[in-house]
Amino acid sequence: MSDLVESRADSTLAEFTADVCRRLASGLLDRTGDDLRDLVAQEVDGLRAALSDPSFLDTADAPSDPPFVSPKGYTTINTNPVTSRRNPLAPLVTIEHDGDVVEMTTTLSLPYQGPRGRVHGGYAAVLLDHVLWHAVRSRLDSVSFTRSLTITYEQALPIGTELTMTGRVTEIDGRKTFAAGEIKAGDVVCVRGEGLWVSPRPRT
Ligand SMILES: CCCCCCCCCCCCCCCC(=O)SCCNC(=O)CCNC(=O)[C@H](O)C(C)(C)COP(=O)(O)OP(=O)(O)OC[C@H]1O[C@@H](n2cnc3c(N)ncnc32)[C@H](O)[C@@H]1OP(=O)(O)O
Repeated sequence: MSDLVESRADSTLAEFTADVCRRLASGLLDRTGDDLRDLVAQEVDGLRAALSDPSFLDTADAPSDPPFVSPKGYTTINTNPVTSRRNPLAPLVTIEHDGDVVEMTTTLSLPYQGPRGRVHGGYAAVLLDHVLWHAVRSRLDSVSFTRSLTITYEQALPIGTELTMTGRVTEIDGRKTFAAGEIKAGDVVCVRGEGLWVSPRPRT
């Protein structure tokens, strides 16, 4: 186990604060006037309570992304805009590996909206890039970077509905790894993606 760089209470406070930011980001887009004021006041009260009385967060989930010291000695904070619980830009996601298949679930709210009621196409690409990268990572010993990613939008991807992203490797050819996957809402495949991940050339 790596060394943690802050107390469990501070990691819990950080993730609680990120959750407050997530709720405010949504609230700013679906509330106005007094409704919005009520939400802001409630969240500010919660933050004040959490700061002044650490036991306020005793029933919160265990921190899922506490900063740690890497084996090379660097303080590492998970900044990822898809999976970090501590990054308010990231929605709440689950990720599971089942053999060669990686599955991720999330439900997106208004900050991710493009056309009314639909997820912004660029964010759909972010989700697919992420799940496919995980599928590739699980098959390689080395790091790799997205070289190309082709997205096909088959159907509207709905806001406010649980989405399932699935990714799998289709071919490995030296430094090149090809992967493909899709995003479903219920049983409907809404978005497909396929791409190439390349590991950097070994240093000579
Ligand atoms: C440690 C624990 C971790 C766990 C904790 C997680 C934390 C971490 C989370 C990170 C989560 C990230 C999730 C998303 C993944 C990103 O977001 S990655 C970021 C976005 N991508 C980038 O920044 C990549 C930018 N590009 C590059 O750096 C360089 O192009 C690359 C990828 C290193 C490749 O460079 P290169 O080696 O010079 O490439 P090149 O020789 O031109 O091409 C390599 C081969 O691919 C072929 N090729 C190139 N393009 C194509 C194409 N379109 N079709 C077919 N073949 C092609 C070439 O012909 C060549 O083939 P060979 O001649 O070798 O047979």
